Amino acid sequence: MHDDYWTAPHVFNDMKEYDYNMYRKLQYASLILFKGDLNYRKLMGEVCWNPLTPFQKALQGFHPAPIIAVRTVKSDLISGMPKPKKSKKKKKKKKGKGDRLAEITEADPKWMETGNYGVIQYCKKKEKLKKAVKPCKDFMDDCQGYWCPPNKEQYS
Ligand SMILES: O=P(O)(O)OC[C@@]1(O)O[C@H](CO)[C@@H](O)[C@@H]1O
Repeated sequence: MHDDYWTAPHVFNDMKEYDYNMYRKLQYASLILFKGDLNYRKLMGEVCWNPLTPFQKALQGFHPAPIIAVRTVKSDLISGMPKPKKSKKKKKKKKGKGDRLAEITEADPKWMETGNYGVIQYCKKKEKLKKAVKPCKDFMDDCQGYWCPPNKEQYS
């Protein structure tokens, strides 16, 4: 979807405030696929989260539609990382994803900057489309139902 917002200096959880109509248009999507490190940083609000913070929480209310983020990790900011398994019997414990992450971090402390690793993350949360509080400034009466399905509530 073409829009100036993608290249504006705003993180995505600010979209409702700076471009209400853009957020609303995205709410008609079944799924939004974000690609790349820069978009991932904007999804995270450029916040250096504890990496164990759930991906959904790090989106800080940006839920126009379910989201998939596909990202080559190139900057020191991430969320949704798995915890290592806790077990007193270290030798017997089965390794989980969190243990693999701990191994990677130990072997390559700069793993988040090399671009050698990637993540694909999913958040199913979707904010319910509310009755419009402002008219659609992009289409108004000329709406052809191309971007937005013909929808009376847009003009109420
Ligand atoms: O993964 P890719 O497609 O090579 O790069 C994705 C990207 O977001 O990462 C850089 C920021 O780290 C940007 O310059 C670039 O657009």
